[in-house]
Amino acid sequence: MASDTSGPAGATPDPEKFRRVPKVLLHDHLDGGLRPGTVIELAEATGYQALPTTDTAELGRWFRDAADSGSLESYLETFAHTCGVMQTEEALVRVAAECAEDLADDGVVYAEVRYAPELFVERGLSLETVVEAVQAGFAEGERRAAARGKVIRTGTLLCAMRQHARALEIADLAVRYRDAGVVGFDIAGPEDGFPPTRNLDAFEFLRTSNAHFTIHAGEAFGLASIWEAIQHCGAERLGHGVRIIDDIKIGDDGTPHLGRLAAYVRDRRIPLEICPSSNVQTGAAQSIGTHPIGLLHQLRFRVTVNTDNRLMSGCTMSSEFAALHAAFGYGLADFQWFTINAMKSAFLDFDRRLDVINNVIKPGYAAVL
Ligand SMILES: O=c1[nH]cnc2c1ncn2[C@@H]1O[C@H](CO)[C@@H](O)[C@H]1O
Ligand SMILES: [Zn+2]
Repeated sequence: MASDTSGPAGATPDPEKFRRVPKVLLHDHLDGGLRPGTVIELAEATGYQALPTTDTAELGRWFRDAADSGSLESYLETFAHTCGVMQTEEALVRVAAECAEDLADDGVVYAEVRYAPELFVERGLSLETVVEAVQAGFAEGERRAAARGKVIRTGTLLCAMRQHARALEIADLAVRYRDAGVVGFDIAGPEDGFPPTRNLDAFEFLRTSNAHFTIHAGEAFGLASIWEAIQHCGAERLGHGVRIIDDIKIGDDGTPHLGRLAAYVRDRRIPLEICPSSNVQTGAAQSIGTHPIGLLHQLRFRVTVNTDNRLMSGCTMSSEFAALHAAFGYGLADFQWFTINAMKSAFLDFDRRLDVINNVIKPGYAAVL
């Protein structure tokens, strides 16, 4: 599987090589993907005065260094600055438009981008205005990208913050906007101390509304969080889910043995939204080379590759692919597998998923394989 690339495993290949193949992104935070220059310009335009620096390169480095903290809680502190500059409609439109453009330029053909509307109401915007501004921004970004010959489709996931108690309200918002580009729901924020079952009312509402949701679980807390997310809440996908590795034991002869939860996740083909660089920054993995994705891919879990927060990790989909190639020797066949896994797992109509798989992803890889 790992033979068909450009360069030996261990060398760091040019992310450019991975830019031309079609990619699908299921886990990317809108407020974790701003261009550093945009953060600075929006701070100036909106009177936000708490940025650590107003030099673009320095600010990019600051986000990466501050997020490189070894804990999810300190990693999340960096979002005060991105959310701080996203409190006006104009700012939200701009950030969403640039997000769609940046992803399209990186060769992403379908993206689900998530954010928590409740974080953008500090200056009086309503939740509805926030959602409408973000949707307008994505539409604009898709138009601009298409004008340059880059076709991307986007869907939005609305997050509720685990430490606030607004999940039902945000779930209701997601359902109200489901015909306007919102394709699902998620809970984000600190995991330890905030189990997914705190939001059971929201998940029950979503299930009875036939709506889709994923849950951040198995990142900063272990198997109990994953189990609750799937078996009590009914999550269709797992945000990260890497700690499922704790339920896989390697025997003395090297044979992997799956516990009942790991077997369930694999048997039911529950998608894992894996974000390698982010996991190294928050301490969920020691390094890319030792990241559980190696074993999970080998065992054929429904693994997908994602960026999480492009600003905080200084990454793109292409650079995540390049890092995985360097660490595990993955080739284009593996990247096609991750990409089709992701498209199969998208919260988009079945017909449209098939269309992207058959008419975009497969021909795209066939052209370079
Ligand atoms: O990896 C993560 N785990 C949990 N929460 C996260 C992660 N990355 C970002 N956010 C949180 O999600 C909010 C909505 O986009 C962000 O504001 C951030 O607080
Ligand atoms: Zn995330």
